[in-house]
Amino acid sequence: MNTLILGPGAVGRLLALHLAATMPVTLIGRRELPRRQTLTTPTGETRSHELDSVTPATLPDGLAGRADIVHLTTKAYAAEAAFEAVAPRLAPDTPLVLWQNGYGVQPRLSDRWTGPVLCASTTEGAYLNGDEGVVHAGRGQTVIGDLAGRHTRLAEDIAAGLGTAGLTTVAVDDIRVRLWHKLAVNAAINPLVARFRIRNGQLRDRPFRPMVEAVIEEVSAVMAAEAIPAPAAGWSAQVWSVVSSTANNRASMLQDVQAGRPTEHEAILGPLLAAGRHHGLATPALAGLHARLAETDSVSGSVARQ
Ligand SMILES: NC(=O)C1=CN([C@@H]2O[C@H](COP(=O)(O)OP(=O)(O)OC[C@H]3O[C@@H](n4cnc5c(N)ncnc54)[C@H](OP(=O)(O)O)[C@@H]3O)[C@@H](O)[C@H]2O)C=CC1
Ligand SMILES: CC(C)(CO)C(=O)C(=O)O
Repeated sequence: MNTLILGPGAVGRLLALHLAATMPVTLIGRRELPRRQTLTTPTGETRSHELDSVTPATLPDGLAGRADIVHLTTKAYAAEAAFEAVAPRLAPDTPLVLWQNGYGVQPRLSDRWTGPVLCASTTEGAYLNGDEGVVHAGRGQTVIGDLAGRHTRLAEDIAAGLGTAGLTTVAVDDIRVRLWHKLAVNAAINPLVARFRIRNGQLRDRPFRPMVEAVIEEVSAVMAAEAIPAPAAGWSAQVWSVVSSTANNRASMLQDVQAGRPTEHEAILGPLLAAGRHHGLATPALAGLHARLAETDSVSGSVARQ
């Protein structure tokens, strides 16, 4: 199973360092990385592997053409450009797995790519340790499936391969709902903590609590209009439960803002705003957060993108 991992960041290297024990893996990034990469496990052990690392320019045509699978692990805003740089050299039936948060690149690439497109949603937690490795901060679970439910067997095979490699993964037939559920929770937490530079748990206090409630109200209305079933406990309980269980976290969007990187606000808030417009729903809280993050990105993100 010849595996290409496009986007050698935290998730990309987490995958690579798990899969490399069972199959040939090549990382494709904007620059080449040191061959020796180290995984620090959640219990603090370290495991190193030699990994091939190339750029689209140095990716051999032969290797691209015989890839059995491509995992696309960039941030959402970078995914399509990254894929376009290698897609013409892949066999047209190469399976593609999208690991992005939010819901934007998933329907677009599912429409455009000629091969099977699977979407993964993960609660694994990882961050980079410089160019040399990745820290697996917390174990989670990954679900995988395709939007049209046409590639169930393939999803099961990929899930089994990831499971054998040590990443608990389940094939599901409702990946669209799973992606929207994660997006809903992210929409209620990430933009506010990024805007106010606070940890997740501080959302429980004034003046933030009513802001979260306002977002949850808009998100609930959009989800109902989109016929996305609410979690068993309801949206409010779901969001507050994640806030409590991640109280001490600096959410990913806050980390991006603090590091001057672009945020994934478009992938998370964009689909909610578009669905709100489509159904004639007012979403002023979501729109305000989106505008604010777009402004932050245009100041700091433009520098980070270069
Ligand atoms: N990290 C985590 O714990 C989790 C992340 N996710 C989601 O997974 C996705 C990836 O996140 P994460 O791994 O943290 O992000 P990172 O920023 O760590 O990694 C993204 C990688 O993509 C690379 N990249 C950007 N543009 C290109 C390109 N054109 N070609 C090739 N590579 C490119 C970046 O390289 P460069 O260094 O050059 O910018 C970087 O190595 C996101 O959607 C995130 O929301 C979901 C759950 C958990
Ligand atoms: C659930 C949450 C908000 C936890 O911090 C997250 O997924 C993130 O940081 O992106």
